Amino acid sequence: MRKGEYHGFAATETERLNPDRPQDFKETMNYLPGCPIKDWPVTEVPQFVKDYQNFFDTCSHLGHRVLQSIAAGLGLQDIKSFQKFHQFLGQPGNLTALRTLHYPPVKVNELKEGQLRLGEHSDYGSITLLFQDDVGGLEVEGINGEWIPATPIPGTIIVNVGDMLMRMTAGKLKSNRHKVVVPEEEVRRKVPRFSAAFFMMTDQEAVISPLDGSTSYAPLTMGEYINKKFAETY
Ligand SMILES: O=C(O)CCC(=O)C(=O)O
Ligand SMILES: [Fe+2]
Repeated sequence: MRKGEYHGFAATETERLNPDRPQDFKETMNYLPGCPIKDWPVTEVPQFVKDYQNFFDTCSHLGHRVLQSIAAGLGLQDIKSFQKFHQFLGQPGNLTALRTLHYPPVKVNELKEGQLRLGEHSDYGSITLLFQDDVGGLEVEGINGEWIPATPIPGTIIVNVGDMLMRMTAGKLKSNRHKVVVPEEEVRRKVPRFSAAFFMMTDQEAVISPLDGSTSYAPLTMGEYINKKFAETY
């Protein structure tokens, strides 16, 4: 990932999702439709772009269905209420991204003081679809600040509420913090962990405020918010 860009490869210890901790012990590949082919390992993996794009499309379709279910669950008149904020999904004007993550094995004493596989953070967009393997380590913050393991369940997808959905719902749905810790036991630290996250973002220029007309959250665009976040975390 080059500065100011949102796609491509980011090496271990590049991003710091919690700015108060050392850089995350993870590496990532961020895919946005239409980003330059030269940035992908297409010689080594010829089907790379096709497979990422197919998976991106499947996730977009599912993401819209999940947002409709959330709208129905909230009792909104129009179950497509959230759709209009994602008009440019998969096109310029919207930074929805498919990110694959690799958490390398961790050797004894390799980590810095306070370093995690992934620091505490909430996701920035509307929702995230998260696919994890069976290694574990993901923990989610509960309402009393306690950390609850999100133990992997085969065949399931985790849906995170992002900051923009929290704003749209006037805080009814919370974008709670999560992190990925390194297992305590030596045998499990030696195992790499893999996950994939589909970050569904609202359109860069769409102004997001609570749909109920309340003023609990000031109007904000995804573009303004993401620039602030990237400045803090890279
Ligand atoms: O790897 C995971 O399970 C979590 C990833 C995550 O929270 C993120 O990339 O925002
Ligand atoms: Fe996250």
